[in-house]
Amino acid sequence: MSETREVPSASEVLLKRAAELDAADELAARRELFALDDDSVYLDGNSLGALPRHVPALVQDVVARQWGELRIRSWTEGGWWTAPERIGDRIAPLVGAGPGRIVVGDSTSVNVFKAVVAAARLAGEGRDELLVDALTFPSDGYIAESAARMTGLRLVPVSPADLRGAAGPRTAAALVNHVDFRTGRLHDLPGITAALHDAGALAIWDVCHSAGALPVGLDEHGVDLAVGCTYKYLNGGPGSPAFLYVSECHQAAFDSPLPGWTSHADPFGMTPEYAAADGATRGRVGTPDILSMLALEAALDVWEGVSLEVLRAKSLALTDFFLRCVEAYAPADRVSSLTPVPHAERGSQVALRCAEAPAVMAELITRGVIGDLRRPDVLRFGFTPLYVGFRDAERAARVLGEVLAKVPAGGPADVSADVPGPAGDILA
Ligand SMILES: Cc1ncc(COP(=O)(O)O)c(C=O)c1O
Ligand SMILES: Nc1c(O)cccc1C(=O)C[C@H](N)C(=O)O
Repeated sequence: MSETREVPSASEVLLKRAAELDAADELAARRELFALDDDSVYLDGNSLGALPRHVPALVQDVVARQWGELRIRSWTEGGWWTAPERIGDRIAPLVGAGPGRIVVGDSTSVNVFKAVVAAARLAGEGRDELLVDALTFPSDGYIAESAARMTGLRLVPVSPADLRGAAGPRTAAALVNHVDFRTGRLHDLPGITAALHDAGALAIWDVCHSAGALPVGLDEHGVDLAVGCTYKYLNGGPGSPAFLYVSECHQAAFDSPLPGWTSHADPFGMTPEYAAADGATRGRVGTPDILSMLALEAALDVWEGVSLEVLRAKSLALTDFFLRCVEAYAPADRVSSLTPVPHAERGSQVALRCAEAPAVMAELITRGVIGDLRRPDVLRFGFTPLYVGFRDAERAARVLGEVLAKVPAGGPADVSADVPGPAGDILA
């Protein structure tokens, strides 16, 4: 008599595979370093990274002892004054930069302004055109437009796919996003940078969505200037300061459009004439935001001993596995992936197009799957390799399937009235 064997269901197969992948995950133990609970799946680290557990105690020390007791002495004895360069040197290996090339401070938007105007000033005679990634994060586009107007450059939006052939003898620089914030597409930083250089133009990269998510290689690929934020994959906290990278070859000529006193060679000389400090310090403006900055410095401890190659391999395995689970659980006519399949073109997030995305994301969040929405129809799921596991990916896709079964196709797409206040705006 032949034995009848039960065919395992798709969810049994995927759960088993998720458990195997979690068991083999070298980074799995890092999750314990973060304040996360098992009731929800946090897939919004590409917007706001999770809190490393040890940071509150450090912030408490900064406030109570360094500010409360040492007061003004902390600027020198506590190392507050040199924090922007010191923390820049902590971020540097995560984006492939040598020491002295990164300064931390201000928002990414402000650093975009510094970088674009500085690039215009570095560019050769007769170069009056600024290329900008046509799909850029809006803030970069707004600021590039204003900076171009101020410096007499002509702004030319170019799709990243066409950037290689777009630079010519009149191109001063191009401002490009390493990873597209909406689709998660990874752009070819080495190839585009080389093409810009061949045309005699400078490459300015926004690495907000790649810093802490994958190897960037700023020095190796000859990037001229770069900006990035620290509150996503670097887990620096809400509004933590951004960073500016100035390659070694441009440091001596870098001419900041915001030459505040803390970028002066002798800030306490308080002279009326400006004399720029050496190195990345030129990118400083005013008094550093110490509370946020030192929270970020502590948050960077979670990177101790992490290999970026291992991080990247896990990130790709996670997004591959999530896409496989979505295929199994979600009807193909309801969601389609905007995130490229080839690994060379993928960052660390998955974006799914879904006609009812606002209603679906609101319901996912209610059920503990925290992603976000980019209107009108994009569901975004960020995979932070330091704390997201394969069972999280399986669960998120399974709940997505359940939600799609509940939210009718063609039904009301917008449930924003059900999502209260500004948090609704931000999440949905
Ligand atoms: C790619 C990119 N560039 C720039 C920004 C703006 O950063 P900030 O709010 O620090 O100015 C963001 C996110 O907000 C972003 O995702
Ligand atoms: N910085 C943010 C914030 O203060 C509130 C909500 C979202 C953000 C973001 O970072 C958005 C993000 N840059 C994006 O990729 O869409």
